[in-house]
Amino acid sequence: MTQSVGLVGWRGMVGSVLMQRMRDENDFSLFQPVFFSTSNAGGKAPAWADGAGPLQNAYDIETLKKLPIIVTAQGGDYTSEVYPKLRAAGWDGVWIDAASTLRMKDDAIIVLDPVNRAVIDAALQRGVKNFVGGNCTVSCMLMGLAGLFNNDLVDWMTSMTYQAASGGGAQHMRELLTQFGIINQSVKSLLDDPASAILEIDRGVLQTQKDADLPRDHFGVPLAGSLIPWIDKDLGNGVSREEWKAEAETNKILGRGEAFGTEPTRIDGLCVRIGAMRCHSQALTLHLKRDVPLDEITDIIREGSKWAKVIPNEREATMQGLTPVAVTGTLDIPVGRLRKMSMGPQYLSAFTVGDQLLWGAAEPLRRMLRITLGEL
Ligand SMILES: NC(=O)C1=CN([C@@H]2O[C@H](COP(=O)(O)OP(=O)(O)OC[C@H]3O[C@@H](n4cnc5c(N)ncnc54)[C@H](OP(=O)(O)O)[C@@H]3O)[C@@H](O)[C@H]2O)C=CC1
Ligand SMILES: N[C@@H](CC(=O)OP(=O)(O)O)C(=O)O
Repeated sequence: MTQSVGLVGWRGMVGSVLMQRMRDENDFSLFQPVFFSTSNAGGKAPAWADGAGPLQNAYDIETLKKLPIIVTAQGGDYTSEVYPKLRAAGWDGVWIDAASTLRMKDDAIIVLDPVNRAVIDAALQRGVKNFVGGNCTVSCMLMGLAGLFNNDLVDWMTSMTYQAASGGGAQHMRELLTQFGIINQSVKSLLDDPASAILEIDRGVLQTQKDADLPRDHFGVPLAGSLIPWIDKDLGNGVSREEWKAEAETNKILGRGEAFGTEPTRIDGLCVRIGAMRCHSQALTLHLKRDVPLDEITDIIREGSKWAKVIPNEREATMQGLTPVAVTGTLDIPVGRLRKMSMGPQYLSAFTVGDQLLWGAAEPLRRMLRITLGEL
């Protein structure tokens, strides 16, 4: 008999991408889905889910308790509210979650199986029941550089990120596009006139960006035609929570660091929001443990995962293959701009791009569900 799997958050942005990937990969043939809702219990399951019953109440612990596996992309507030009650009620099932809430707990594993399958398998053997997707920049970076980390070549790394609007959620994407539209409209007549002065257009753009009426409820400031060098909470020590995740989560994913009785790999950097839609990009500086020739580095990265694609460090190849537009909607993680830096042969420069809704959010969860079902 096929197992039942509870699906919470399936219609949100991450959830929709997850559902699409699961349909693409025929995952629904492996289990009986039970769809939940926080807002529409009793409503209809999605039309594409043949034979699924009505939506169940996502806050009803007794109903949730009956399921051996629950996958949620509903968000951190939901996890904080429901997960402790469910465990307190004696639920012993597998909890697979996109939210960051439980990520750093001792009884949770951060899942990215092409990189840390051994860590996941060991946890399953120990009876661990909580599996959480990693932060999007961390997961996308590791999917590109798995070869270098797993060959223990990285001494330390800095990551300067260029993060897309989607990282904030659907409303942030809408706000970005609204801002672009309003700014464009504000200078449209000047733009349409080839004789108009560019500095006049520039003045008009700035005036609109600074206009208090420009929608900014979600980002807090204009993002269109600008950037925001702060993502997530202020930890009070000059570090943003997004920046803190890089070292903490990378080491946890790889099974390294104090919790594992080993030295953590030092990773630090600056996280910046830019006006891209759903791909996060990162400029990386790596200090390698030894001087490895560039052609070997290229092979190691290529062999690190089947999704890592090395882009030749040339202008045209970079412009065509190493951009958010080239990568959006694909599982490819291109890694390019690979070169030794002027500081010395152990200093490696790299640039990588990843769809933050795929490897950054939905795909590790989809694969963890398959692993739980014994199908991967
Ligand atoms: N956004 C991202 O880039 C990433 C997000 N995550 C995590 O995933 C979780 C969910 O994020 P995200 O998918 O962006 O959240 P969304 O806001 O898109 O969806 C969350 C929930 O909002 C409800 N909802 C209300 N109105 C709508 C609507 N018009 N359309 C769709 N859903 C609606 C749905 O719940 P219901 O059906 O019950 O009403 C839905 O499941 C968060 O914990 C986040 O941290 C993880 C990695 C990346
Ligand atoms: N904070 C990320 C998105 C995200 O949801 O991250 P996390 O899952 O670590 O909270 C961003 O804004 O780009």
